[in-house]
Amino acid sequence: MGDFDDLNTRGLVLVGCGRMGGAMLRGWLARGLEPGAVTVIDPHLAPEWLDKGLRVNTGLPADPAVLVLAVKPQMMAQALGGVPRLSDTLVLSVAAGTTIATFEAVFPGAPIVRVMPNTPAAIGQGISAMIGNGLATPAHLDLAQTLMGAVGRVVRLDHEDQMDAVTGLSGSGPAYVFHLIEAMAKAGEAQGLPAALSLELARMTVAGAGALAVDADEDPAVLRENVTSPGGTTAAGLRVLMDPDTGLPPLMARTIAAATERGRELGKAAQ
Ligand SMILES: NC(=O)C1=CN([C@@H]2O[C@H](COP(=O)(O)OP(=O)(O)OC[C@H]3O[C@@H](n4cnc5c(N)ncnc54)[C@H](OP(=O)(O)O)[C@@H]3O)[C@@H](O)[C@H]2O)C=CC1
Ligand SMILES: O=C(O)[C@@H]1CCC=N1
Repeated sequence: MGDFDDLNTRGLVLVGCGRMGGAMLRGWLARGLEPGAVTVIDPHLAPEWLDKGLRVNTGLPADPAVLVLAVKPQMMAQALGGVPRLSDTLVLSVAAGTTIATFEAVFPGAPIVRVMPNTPAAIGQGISAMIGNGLATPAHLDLAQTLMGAVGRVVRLDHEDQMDAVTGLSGSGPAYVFHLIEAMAKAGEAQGLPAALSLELARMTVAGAGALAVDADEDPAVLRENVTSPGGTTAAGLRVLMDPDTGLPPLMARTIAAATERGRELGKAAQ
């Protein structure tokens, strides 16, 4: 029996197949979800999805195992208006901000799991945080774990109010890292390196350091110290980057605070 057997039998409905929904679907299909078991509802589905054997913008199965909601929070109310009443279906939302209570008002009596994934899910390298409502049984949480575990790691939250900070950190985080690559590449160019070489050095440095940070037993702080020779080049660079007033720590604190606050605002707007 495979992990996706129940999903392949009862079906999975994905509402919204854009950047995040598409990233998860790519991962699920690569790991054994059958295209014919997937119903995608998205009025402007990208052409790349049309020849994959998915059921597209058609009626929902009677009793799908899971309804995945991956539309923008601002579009959620409109998208939910088109979803018929479901009897025994897990509702799994990845929307930033939108609270479990908002979904409970739309799907009374339904098991609901709120998840915050990130786009590296597309290559099985995501990290998802999740929390369920009172009606989500261990079996429902296991189903959510199976889905999100197929595209990366999964952590479970103790309190829903942690979700906005998770969103500001790991949900939005890939964008910060991509911007770090852009900034490092530009800085290399400013020191005289050709653009393509500088980008390749920046990209692989971030990829390699990220992989080492996951693989190694040591803390990131120890890995940083391992690069830093006394009186050497790294120490000179880190004096700028770690400045408590103008360096990365206060900048990152403001960045994640702004993203977290935006999640809270989106949640209030959806109520
Ligand atoms: N992108 C990310 O890195 C992450 C996103 N999320 C969450 O995932 C959700 C989707 O974000 P993202 O993928 O970036 O957004 P996208 O706009 O890329 O994808 C949303 C998709 O839903 C479609 N859509 C719009 N209205 C409806 C509707 N009524 N019914 C069905 N589909 C509809 C959109 O079509 P159209 O473009 O034509 O409007 C689009 O294809 C958001 O709630 C976001 O908070 C969570 C974690 C990370
Ligand atoms: O930018 C956003 O609102 C979404 C949520 C996390 C990542 N992208």
